[in-house]
Amino acid sequence: MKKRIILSPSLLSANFGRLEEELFALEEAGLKWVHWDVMDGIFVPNITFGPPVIRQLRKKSKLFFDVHLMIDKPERFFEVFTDAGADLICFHAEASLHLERAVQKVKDLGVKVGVALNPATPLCKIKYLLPDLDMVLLMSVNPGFGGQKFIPFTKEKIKELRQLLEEKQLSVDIQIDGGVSPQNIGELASLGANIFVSGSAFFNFPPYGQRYETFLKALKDKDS
Ligand SMILES: O=C(CO)[C@H](O)[C@H](O)COP(=O)(O)O
Repeated sequence: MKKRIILSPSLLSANFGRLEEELFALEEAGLKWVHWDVMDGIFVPNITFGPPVIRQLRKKSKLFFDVHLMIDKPERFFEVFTDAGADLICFHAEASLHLERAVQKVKDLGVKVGVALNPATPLCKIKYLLPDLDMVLLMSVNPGFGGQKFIPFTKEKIKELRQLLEEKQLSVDIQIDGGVSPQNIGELASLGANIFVSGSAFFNFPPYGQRYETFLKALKDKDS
């Protein structure tokens, strides 16, 4: 099954003082998605932004808002993030006690739903939920900070998850997040990932149009 390929730049590495301009620059560069890393200082040892920031910027941008909730008991906030303008809500399996109920809650709000797994969390945690999901986010670093090194064993998880999805004939996106760059994106795509989050390896190399081309070229080169 041929999967769509998407690059979703992580705003964690953008300039927080110029988010409106950053979103505009991404659109100008041809990007379609943007990744919002929402952190609460409890589930992860860092704090970023919340619904009011997303709500304001929703008015300024047509990008697909890919919202990654790194927060404890995320179900408390699904409604407010949807209302603020999230197109997709992805939350952590480790942070939610009643995972199936939480997935249904997002679906009932009418947006796409994803479940994220930390590097050490096994795939069996979400195996039975796969038919209900739009996306699985595999963390390839421990969440909380940008610019960390890719954890190699997570490649095995991509491969196993793609195999499982093929066996079950399910069209679920696999997003990989953490340490993704033009150096490894081709290999990650070959293993079965199709949505790529990149923070430092994207935002630290302006102009964004050229950087996007570099990522796309790396993906193309793996096919030749
Ligand atoms: O979820 C995240 C951190 O928790 C970030 O999206 C991720 O780390 C991206 O940053 P980089 O590409 O610099 O590794």
